Amino acid sequence: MSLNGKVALVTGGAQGIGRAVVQSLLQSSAKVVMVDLNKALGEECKAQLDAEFGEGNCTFIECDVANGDALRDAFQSTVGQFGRLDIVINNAGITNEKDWEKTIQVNLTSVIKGTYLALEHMSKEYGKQGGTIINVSSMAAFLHSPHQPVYTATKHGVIGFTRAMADAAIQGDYGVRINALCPAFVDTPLLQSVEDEDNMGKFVKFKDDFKRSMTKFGVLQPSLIAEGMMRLITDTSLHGAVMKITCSKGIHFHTYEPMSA
Ligand SMILES: NC(=O)C1=CN([C@@H]2O[C@H](COP(=O)(O)OP(=O)(O)OC[C@H]3O[C@@H](n4cnc5c(N)ncnc54)[C@H](O)[C@@H]3O)[C@@H](O)[C@H]2O)C=CC1
Ligand SMILES: CC/C=C\C[C@H](O)/C=C/C=C\C=C\C=C\C(=O)[C@@H](O)C/C=C\CCC(=O)O
Repeated sequence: MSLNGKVALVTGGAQGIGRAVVQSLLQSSAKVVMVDLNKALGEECKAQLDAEFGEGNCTFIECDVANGDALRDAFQSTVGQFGRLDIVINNAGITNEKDWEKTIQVNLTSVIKGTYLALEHMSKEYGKQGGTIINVSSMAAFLHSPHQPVYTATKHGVIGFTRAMADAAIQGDYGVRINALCPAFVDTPLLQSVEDEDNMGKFVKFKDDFKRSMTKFGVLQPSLIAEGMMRLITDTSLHGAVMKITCSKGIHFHTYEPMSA
């Protein structure tokens, strides 16, 4: 499906999963803004993508998503440059059990802020044309590990927030679809940080248990996650969905039991 004329903003777009979905979006003829903390990575990524897709199709904005004003400016710059915003992927995330407040700030608070900023630029409640938002959670929300308790909490929070906002979008007639995506282990630099005491603090001693899970459940490639994201973007029937991507079941969806009285 062509996304010609559509504009996407991807946080954490310079590496890993975000880089993979940026590539897929450009392959589908969307314009893409990569928002990332890492200036060197972002500029290198933009140069590569300009060479592959031609200049003028992607932009890199250096921004710490934990800085609300900077994130707001990134959204404004996106609309200023491309004239509209249709797709927002709140993907940036870290795992740091030492600086766990930072983990909450990046993985949850910034996803909430990014969702609200996206609605300011896409929702009919603001007189805009509609759009779609993907918030990135993790299978850690279904299979917790003692290795990363706060990371696990943030990913649970992303799902709860996303499902609640999807209901708000329906009741408020926002015209915006909002979905969550929960990858299992994915072969990116983030996954390598499982070894780092600087990241994992006292919980690093549980890393072998985590690595056994990786061996048991397998490790995915970022390209499959990008495929899942493209499905959430293009399948207009999906709203309030919790997509799970695992080695055993591939791309599938979590089903919630209806609440009984
Ligand atoms: N790699 C994995 O096994 C899994 C990752 N995820 C989630 O997928 C998302 C992407 O993760 P990966 O691609 O694996 O990570 P990664 O570390 O490979 O890439 C993350 C990107 O986000 C950027 N970033 C980090 N903090 C930022 C900040 N404060 N502001 C702006 N940019 C920032 C980094 O510079 C990097 O380019 C995260 O939310 C992560 O929790 C979910 C399940 C599995
Ligand atoms: C330092 C590592 C950082 C992030 C890695 C990632 O975010 C953490 C993932 C944690 C758990 C992954 C679990 C994977 C599970 C599977 O692959 C499933 O096949 C296991 C089977 C059932 C899960 C329960 C369910 O599907 O509801």
